[in-house]
Amino acid sequence: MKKRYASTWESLKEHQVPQWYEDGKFGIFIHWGLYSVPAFAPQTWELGEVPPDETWFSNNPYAEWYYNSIHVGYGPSYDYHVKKYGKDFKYEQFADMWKAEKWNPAEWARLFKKAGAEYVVLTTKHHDGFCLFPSKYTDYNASKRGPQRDIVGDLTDAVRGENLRMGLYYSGIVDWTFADDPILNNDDLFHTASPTFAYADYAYNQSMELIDRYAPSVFWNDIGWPRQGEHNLPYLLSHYYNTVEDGVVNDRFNDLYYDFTTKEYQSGSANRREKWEMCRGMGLSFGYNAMESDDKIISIEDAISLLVSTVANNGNLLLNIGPRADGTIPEEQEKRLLAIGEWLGVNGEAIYGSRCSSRESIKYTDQIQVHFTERDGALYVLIDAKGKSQVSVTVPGLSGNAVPLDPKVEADTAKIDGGLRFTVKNFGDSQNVAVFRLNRIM
Ligand SMILES: C[C@@H]1N[C@H](CNC(=O)Cc2c[nH]c3ccccc23)[C@@H](O)[C@H](O)[C@@H]1O
Repeated sequence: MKKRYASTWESLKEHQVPQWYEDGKFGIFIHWGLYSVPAFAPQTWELGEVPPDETWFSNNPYAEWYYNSIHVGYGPSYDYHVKKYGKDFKYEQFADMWKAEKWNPAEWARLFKKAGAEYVVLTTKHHDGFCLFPSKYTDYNASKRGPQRDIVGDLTDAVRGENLRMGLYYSGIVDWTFADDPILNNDDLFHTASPTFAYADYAYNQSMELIDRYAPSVFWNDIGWPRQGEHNLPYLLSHYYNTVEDGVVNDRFNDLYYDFTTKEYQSGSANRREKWEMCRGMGLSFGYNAMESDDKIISIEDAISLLVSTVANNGNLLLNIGPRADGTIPEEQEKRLLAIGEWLGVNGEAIYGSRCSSRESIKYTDQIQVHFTERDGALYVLIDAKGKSQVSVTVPGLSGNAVPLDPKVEADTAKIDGGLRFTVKNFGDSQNVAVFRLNRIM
């Protein structure tokens, strides 16, 4: 019997994180929109590395922030815009330049499958207010302008065609078509953005149409929910769960409710007793930044290390791609997705469907860490030795027969000092993370 949720916080709090989200571990975030046309941002910092003040917002590395970055009237993006498009060129003009002429959603979905992702989250409306779906509430959308198609619907169909789950991102509290005072600090971002009741209703109505049209498995709201619309949330979220029984929502609804908490680069905190999700771009941006070449984005080893350390601590990794305006995915981004998929092809049994172990991760040095996951009565030992070709570590309190999952990993184990000593001589195809299965949990 399907549970019915009432539009009360008490009823919503009965919702459990569904097994697919606990098991899925790895998702692909996609930031695609008008900002993908200029595709420019300075490469400055990771979010959380510097305070979210004027320095951050006038040198914003997020290419999807291009509208605000040129709107502040100074800084690298403003200079770039004036030089390339001219001072009088309006951001809205990108709406007729974005053609997505080479876009093949089925190709994207095949790549995400090969990457070993279990879910996908696509921007439906970012802070610039441009909608990638045929919204009834604005003509500033991709079925009326630019691509002239239902981007959200076409990708949803392709992703589901590969048996992956489709999630939708919505910029709840910030929409620069309603309020576009230049944002130069977090107060502007969280509190004064889009202050009207009219906008709160707009956000509520668009969220309802997204739920009713696409039944997304993830409703990923960003930054916050319009304060004037907080009273709408119990109804919106109960409607969501009554429409999508195994749906999940994140923690960006003004700290009122969540299924999972979020980290973004260095921002946010994670507590391994709760389900959480780490999101980041491959470089410093979510939207495509044409300046971010192969050497400027996360290495394959670091991406795999991030996935392993996130999963071992009860998190999912939502790794972002920023496609080009024409619908192609930059080769350097595709390369990383395929490498993660290969690693998961060999070591996935320690990841998918696993749960974090009572054993906490052990940090031997900055380069050498050991993580643990458990699944079906087996304990997995994931030895991450960044940049090393060989490594020896003793894990205390372990005993039993440890078998590497990758047949090409050359390693042996010995019982010493009440622990198990792992000596890895060759990491095989597993980049810098060798995974062992112990059939008895000690
Ligand atoms: C996925 C990225 N999210 C950014 C907004 N992020 C934040 O406001 C920072 C943040 C980190 N953890 C949070 C928890 C609650 C609310 C905001 C955040 C957006 O500004 C970026 O453009 C991109 O879409």
